[in-house]
Amino acid sequence: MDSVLDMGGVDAFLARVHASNYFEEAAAHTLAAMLSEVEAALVGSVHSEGARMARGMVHLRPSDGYRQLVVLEAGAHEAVAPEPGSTRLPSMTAWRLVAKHRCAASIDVHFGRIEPIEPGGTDVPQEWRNAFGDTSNNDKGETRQRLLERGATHVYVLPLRGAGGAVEGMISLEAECRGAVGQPFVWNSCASRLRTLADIATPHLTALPLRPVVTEEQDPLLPVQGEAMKGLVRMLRVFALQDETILLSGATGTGKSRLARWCHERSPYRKGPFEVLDLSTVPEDLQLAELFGWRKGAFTGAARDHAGAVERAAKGTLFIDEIDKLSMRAQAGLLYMLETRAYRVLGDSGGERRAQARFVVGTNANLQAAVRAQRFREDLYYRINVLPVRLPALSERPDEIPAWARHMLERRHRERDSAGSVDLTLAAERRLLTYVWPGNLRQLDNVMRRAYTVALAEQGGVQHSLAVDEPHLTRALAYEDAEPSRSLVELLHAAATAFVREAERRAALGTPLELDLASVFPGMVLAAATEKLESRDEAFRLFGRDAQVKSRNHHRVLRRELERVEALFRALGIDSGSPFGRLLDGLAEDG
Ligand SMILES: Nc1ncnc2c1ncn2[C@@H]1O[C@H](COP(=O)(O)OP(=O)(O)OP(=O)(O)O)[C@@H](O)[C@H]1O
Repeated sequence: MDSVLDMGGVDAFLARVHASNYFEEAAAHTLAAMLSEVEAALVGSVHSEGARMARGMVHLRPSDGYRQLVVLEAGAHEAVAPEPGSTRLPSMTAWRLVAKHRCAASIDVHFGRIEPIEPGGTDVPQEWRNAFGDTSNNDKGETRQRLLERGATHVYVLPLRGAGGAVEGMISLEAECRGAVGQPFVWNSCASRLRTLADIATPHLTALPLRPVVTEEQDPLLPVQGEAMKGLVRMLRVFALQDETILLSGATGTGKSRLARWCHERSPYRKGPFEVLDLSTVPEDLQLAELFGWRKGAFTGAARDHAGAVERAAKGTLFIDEIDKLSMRAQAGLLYMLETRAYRVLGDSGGERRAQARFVVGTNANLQAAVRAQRFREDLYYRINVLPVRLPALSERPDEIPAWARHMLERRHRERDSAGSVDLTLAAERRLLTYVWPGNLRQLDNVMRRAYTVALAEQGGVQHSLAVDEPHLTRALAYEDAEPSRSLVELLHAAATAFVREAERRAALGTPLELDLASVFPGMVLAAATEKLESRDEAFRLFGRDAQVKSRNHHRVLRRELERVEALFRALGIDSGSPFGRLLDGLAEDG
């Protein structure tokens, strides 16, 4: 077996990865090259007989959650997302250590030993000793158990280091070699080659999109799924079937509670109850009581026994929302329960009870920052951060906005006329696409409800078919704009951040976003003012541009600014153009 990196193989490998259109393709090339590197190292080693490379796995996991996960079985051509029911997940313990120390590591599965592989490194930090086999750590030995079950004896894990050295994910390679249990495997002899392959592949692995997923039927619990969500859903199907805690993070209104129920419905616990404990509604001193329940007389006001959320969720799922609101005392109680699966009812003199629920946890806070600020226990964070998923904000999945708006309208219309139809005009759709949606799906739902009512009233009541047009939306949105929820400075900052995020995404794909395109703001302001005041002249006067109005120069100025806006929309691939397209057409007609 030849090494991939010998005989000019680097160029061929680079070309293959470079030519990949999707994450899965680049991952398959990378894993295949790595598996053959290890196989080449095995030839001539004492383990050449009786050793076999079983599989490789890539998981992308920037600090806020899983993005992508694929597995390549040795000998297969395609890297695939694990099927629901698969237990082929990377080790949580390995990930934590590798991400923190940014170095590769080898695992001896039978002995439960994980050791860092650092060029020139000698000492094994205390933190690594027994971390892998220790059943009291966050892995609870579960991934080790899974590795044992699938026959893996030696595992090599290495970080994917992105720009600035940040660890963006991990590659795991699994070997079966019973003869080498307790001995160093061949990892040391191919470590630097594996590192080279990882370094070549990382920019592609972190930037490429997932192969688009063809979804056959509509999912009633998640009826709209854009490309970003389809990727997440693919992973969540696997996560739903595990026993470990799922952590759903994301801004308010992104759909975390709905997704928690979705996970429940696709889990082995689906026949049991789905309970929600929203900590934002529970005073700190009652949090433990609400979680674990109480016996009559446990505290002043405890007039009768009360089953806690953990008990009510037995054999089902407990969704603990707004976990960041948990007091330090309740954090200790929850950690104990998650580690031991045992808890005590307040005021109960009997023994401990067994927690039989599956846990899903939600937050719209940055838990890592809370850990840094010592408001959230680090050990609890690691315990709940086993299967983390971040729900993107609506502005990060604009491809979903029109479909959600239609879905929300149709749901409403069907309540009144089960066979009726409701349409959203193209102009209305454009209007939706330019709004920021700080309240995400919840806000969109509220706005669509209002727009529907406005359209209905204008039409004089329910009719079989109804069209919701841009003016209906503008009136519905007027209520939103009246809300002093976010200041102009905050909104501008949010827009700038969104621009930077998009620029980063495009830079990684090799299609940079020009900074010049950020100069659309004056055009958008002038266009919005022209629409609101229904007069170009008034709009210019509002901003002290009387001179331009007098010299009739303002047509040209507005046209130039609006062309910039259109250029941004085109660069963003929004084919329908900006919502100000009509204004621009009007200017062209006016000469
Ligand atoms: N799958 C869905 N189907 C239909 N509507 C949805 C769905 N997901 C979200 N929504 C809409 O968005 C609203 C907010 O969803 P949800 O309560 O799940 O968000 P959240 O992220 O948990 O919010 P918060 O952080 O404020 O608790 C829902 O009330 C509903 O109007």
